[in-house]
Amino acid sequence: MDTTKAETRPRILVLGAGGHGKAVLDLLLAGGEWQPAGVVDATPRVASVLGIPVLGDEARLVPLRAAGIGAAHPAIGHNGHRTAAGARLLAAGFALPVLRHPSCVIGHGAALGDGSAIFARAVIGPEARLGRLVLVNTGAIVEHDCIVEDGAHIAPGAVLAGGVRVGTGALVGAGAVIRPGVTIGAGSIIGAGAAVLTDVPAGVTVAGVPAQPLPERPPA
Ligand SMILES: CC(=O)SCCNC(=O)CCNC(=O)[C@H](O)C(C)(C)COP(=O)(O)OP(=O)(O)OC[C@H]1O[C@@H](n2cnc3c(N)ncnc32)[C@H](O)[C@@H]1OP(=O)(O)O
Repeated sequence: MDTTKAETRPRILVLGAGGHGKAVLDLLLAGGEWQPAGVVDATPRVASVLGIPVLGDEARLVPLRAAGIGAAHPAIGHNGHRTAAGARLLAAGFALPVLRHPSCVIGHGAALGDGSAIFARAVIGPEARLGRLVLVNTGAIVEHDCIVEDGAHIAPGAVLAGGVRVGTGALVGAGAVIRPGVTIGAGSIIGAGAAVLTDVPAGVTVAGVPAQPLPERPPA
């Protein structure tokens, strides 16, 4: 990485010192627009992540904003928790920029919502539209004209073919493939490796090839 460039880039705070926080820091350390200033965690358990210091718990948010850090990112994999953390960062006065790994590809006319993160080798096709706080994880493909609504997560290696719509807070699991034009309902979970051929209603979990709802389990 060009360390001269690192000194001039604007600083960004990362909220979350877990596994997804590590992935976000790796994205930032690969270069690009933002310089990681530090990490804050709800319950800090480590002193640093990838060499970036953990500065304390969320009580530090307002002082760090006052100290001149203007941007932050909620680095939390769980969709609901990430959305809630994004709201806390906005309330503390931080901007939530889009994070792009230098190796990702963004197609012409694609629109990316605030706080979204596009990881290494992910591809966003032309005129795809992503809402706020969307994750397009390592090597995932969101093809042309897809719509991915707020807080959804397209996991590593998943493929949304052209014109797919993914609802708010849904998870498309690692390596899943969604047929062109299919709609995934809000809050639904697509199992790792699934092939989704037909629309999935809101709030259900499907898995397998072709994807089917998981059988109901008796209450524990
Ligand atoms: C960087 C990152 O890591 S990002 C993280 C991305 N996350 C993912 O990709 C995770 C996606 N999640 C999954 O695939 C999960 O297995 C889920 C959500 C589909 C199911 O999870 P759970 O509800 O905990 O189900 P559980 O593991 O108990 O399995 C229930 C049954 O479904 C089957 N099953 C679970 N997942 C799958 C799957 N992906 N494909 C096919 N069958 C599956 C199990 O074999 C089991 O079958 P059985 O009852 O005949 O034994």
